[in-house]
Amino acid sequence: MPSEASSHTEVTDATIADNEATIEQMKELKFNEKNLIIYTPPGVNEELSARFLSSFAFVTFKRRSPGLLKDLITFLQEREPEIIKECGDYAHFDLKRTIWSLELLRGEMINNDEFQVFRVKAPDTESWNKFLMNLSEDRRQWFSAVWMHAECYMYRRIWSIFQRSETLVNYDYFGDQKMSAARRVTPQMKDVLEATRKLARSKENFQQLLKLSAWGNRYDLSMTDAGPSAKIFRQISKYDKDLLADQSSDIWKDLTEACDPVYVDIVCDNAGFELFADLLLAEYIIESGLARRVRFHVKAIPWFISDVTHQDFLWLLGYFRKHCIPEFRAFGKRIQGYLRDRSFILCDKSYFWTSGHDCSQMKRVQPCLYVYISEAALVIFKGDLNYRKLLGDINYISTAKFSDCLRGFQPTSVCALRVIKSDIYCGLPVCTVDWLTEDNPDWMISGEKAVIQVAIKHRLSSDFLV
Ligand SMILES: O=P(O)(O)OC[C@H]1O[C@](O)(CO)[C@@H](O)[C@@H]1O
Repeated sequence: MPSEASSHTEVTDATIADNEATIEQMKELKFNEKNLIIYTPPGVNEELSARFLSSFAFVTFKRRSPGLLKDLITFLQEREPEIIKECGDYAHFDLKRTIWSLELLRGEMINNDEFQVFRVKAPDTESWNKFLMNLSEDRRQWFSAVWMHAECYMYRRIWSIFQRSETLVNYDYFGDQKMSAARRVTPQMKDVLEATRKLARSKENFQQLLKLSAWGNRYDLSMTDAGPSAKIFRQISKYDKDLLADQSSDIWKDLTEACDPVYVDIVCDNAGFELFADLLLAEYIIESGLARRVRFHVKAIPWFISDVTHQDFLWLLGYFRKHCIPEFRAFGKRIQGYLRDRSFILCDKSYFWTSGHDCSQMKRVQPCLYVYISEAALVIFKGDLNYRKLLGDINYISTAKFSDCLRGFQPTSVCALRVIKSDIYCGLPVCTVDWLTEDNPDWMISGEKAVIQVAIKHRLSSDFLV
């Protein structure tokens, strides 16, 4: 039996814990009231936003993104000696200022402050500021803005903080994570590489590689740092039950019927394993004669932690070229050969991919990019964020036709290979979302389901490009 003194302590501890929880709850309620947080989910065709309490966007700005900024600050503090070695002695002072600015940014997010215009000169500063100024007044704060706008703005703000210092201007603060994640999946890459050598031209092989590229999207560092299973390619059909929409057969048909010269564009997402899977798909497309050229679009600045930049693309190539495993070296050499003979093109930097604009605005804000993409017979959009960019973060009814949700964005046939990581969907069979949610209310952020969707645009060789 507890003594009188100890039971008194227990009561006091429990009361303190209760009080703390109540204070937290009151704070939350006050925050929600002050920031006009809505307790019902977004309506059909409304834009996603953190103002909806039950949304993943709300979780993002309440916890995930403040956590990300905190992790970045810790990383910079811990890595200071290595960073100084790489960027020079003065980086010590720049790091101090950078960390301080990152803390301020975190505070702005937590307080739901209004977005600020960018002051540091960069190629996209003017267009970003124009974009911000054009947002309606009630959509310019972290919790009131369209989710995609606010999330893109955060990554652009982080970059601009590093741009302010001379020593850190070219430093990729997510680079270490991307490189070590790629190194960690070396055994899986080796197995996949062996299993994909000399595949004959066939619909089945094409579909397998398309699926590998889709499932490769599961491994982004904003979600998990776990790698794929050892035999992912050999067992790819095991995942078919989790493909909620699979139009891979239509994509094959579209590509085999396309008029020469056939180009395929890939709007890349994550570095590491996903990029490796994209390279394999591209290699197959070239080797089987499905297209003459595959063009890769990557990010101009560090983005959503693990997105591929030019530097990451070239790093992976170098990793293969110099590896002790002969199969990797041969693969690296082949990719380099494709880049040399222009079967593969690593596209020039475009700041559209790191803007707040969705794809339906591309023709207006980046007409040259729109025309460029229109030259391709097929453009493949990889991943969750690109999917949100295609749909404009609109909460479509889940059965809405994928092509309708593109809202006029149809430079050519548009395909999406996406692992579902957020609460936005379209083109799904009736009741799918209801059934899945009944089973697991968080299925849409678990990365367990995926889609392969396409909006076909038939073109004759004599067609005008736009
Ligand atoms: O690399 P992806 O597939 O674009 O996903 C990036 C992450 O960004 C989000 O779209 C928003 O944070 C998540 O849903 C996802 O985890």
